[in-house]
Amino acid sequence: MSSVTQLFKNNPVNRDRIIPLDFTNTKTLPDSHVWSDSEPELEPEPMTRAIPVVSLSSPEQVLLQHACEEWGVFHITDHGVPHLLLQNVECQMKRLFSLPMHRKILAIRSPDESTGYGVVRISMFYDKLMWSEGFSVMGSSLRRHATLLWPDDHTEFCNVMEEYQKAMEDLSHRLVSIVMGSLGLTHEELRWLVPDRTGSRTDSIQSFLQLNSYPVCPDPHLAMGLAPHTDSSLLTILYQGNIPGLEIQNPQEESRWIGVEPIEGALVVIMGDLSHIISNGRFKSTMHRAVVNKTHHRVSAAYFSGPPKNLQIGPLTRDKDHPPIYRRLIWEEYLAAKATHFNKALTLFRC
Ligand SMILES: O=C(O)CCC(=O)C(=O)O
Ligand SMILES: [Fe+2]
Repeated sequence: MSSVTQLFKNNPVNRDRIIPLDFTNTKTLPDSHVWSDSEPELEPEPMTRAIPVVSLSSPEQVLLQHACEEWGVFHITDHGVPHLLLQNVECQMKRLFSLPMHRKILAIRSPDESTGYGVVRISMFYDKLMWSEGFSVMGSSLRRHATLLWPDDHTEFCNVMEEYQKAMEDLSHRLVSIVMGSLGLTHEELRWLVPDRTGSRTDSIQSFLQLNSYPVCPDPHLAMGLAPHTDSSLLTILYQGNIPGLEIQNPQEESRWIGVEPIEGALVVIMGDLSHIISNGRFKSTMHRAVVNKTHHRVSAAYFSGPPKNLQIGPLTRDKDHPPIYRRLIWEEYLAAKATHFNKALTLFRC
């Protein structure tokens, strides 16, 4: 019996918590996917334009600090990731998610796995289902799952995704150095947080690539692409093409949302819970979500940058006036808490 067949045998009632809806064959929103009956409270466009844009060719320290402390989200330009690579990633994501369901299901992620095709992981924390599907990649899982999807034709997909992961790894190291350097982390502490690829502990690094797909939706105001959450990572680098959908909670008023409109050629950086802990609460780990639309299939690629999983971390504060507000913890311990307590995990580690 195949592992997927076994899975359905063991979880007959949870099928829709494992396999996304076949969106291409769904012309009206099923009740399982209806979230609300009101228009989202969106801030007008000027707020969108206020989200900082940081050029990595000469990052301005003051702007960067403002971006991390007041927003927790910012655009980066001059990041050095080739435009062609971004286009190829988008093209391969569309190729993957356009496969018929009976093919995508061959790479299904079972509940005890972290890689492969399926519903977004945070689905289990919500009663309603999301209007999205995902493909999670970590290490050697890429080739294993791609071979299941395209037995004779997976080389291009794998090459593009491997090149992208490498580009994201280099870029995230640069970003972590710049951002954490602004907190006064020493060279040694930085190397510990983001060891280079040649280091001996790279196999245990918890970085992760998540490909998201938000199909065209018959009733976008009633649906949810990706429910509100914070990322557990040190930081997340998001490629969202040119279709809007990402929204962040207004830092001044939590019930309102601000659209992060795509900027041609830019990537989005989202500060994660781990940066919030290390910075002793100075850097924001901003709540964000993705909404869907009626006309365009939107795809996004989120690269979650994390340290080695057995790393002990805690607030870096050398300032007596600001004692630690979080206790020290093992990174893996935090991931486990997040997997159980989701958006309440941070509060469990408060001093
Ligand atoms: O697709 C997006 O815009 C957001 C993705 C995201 O927040 C995530 O994958 O954690
Ligand atoms: Fe996220």
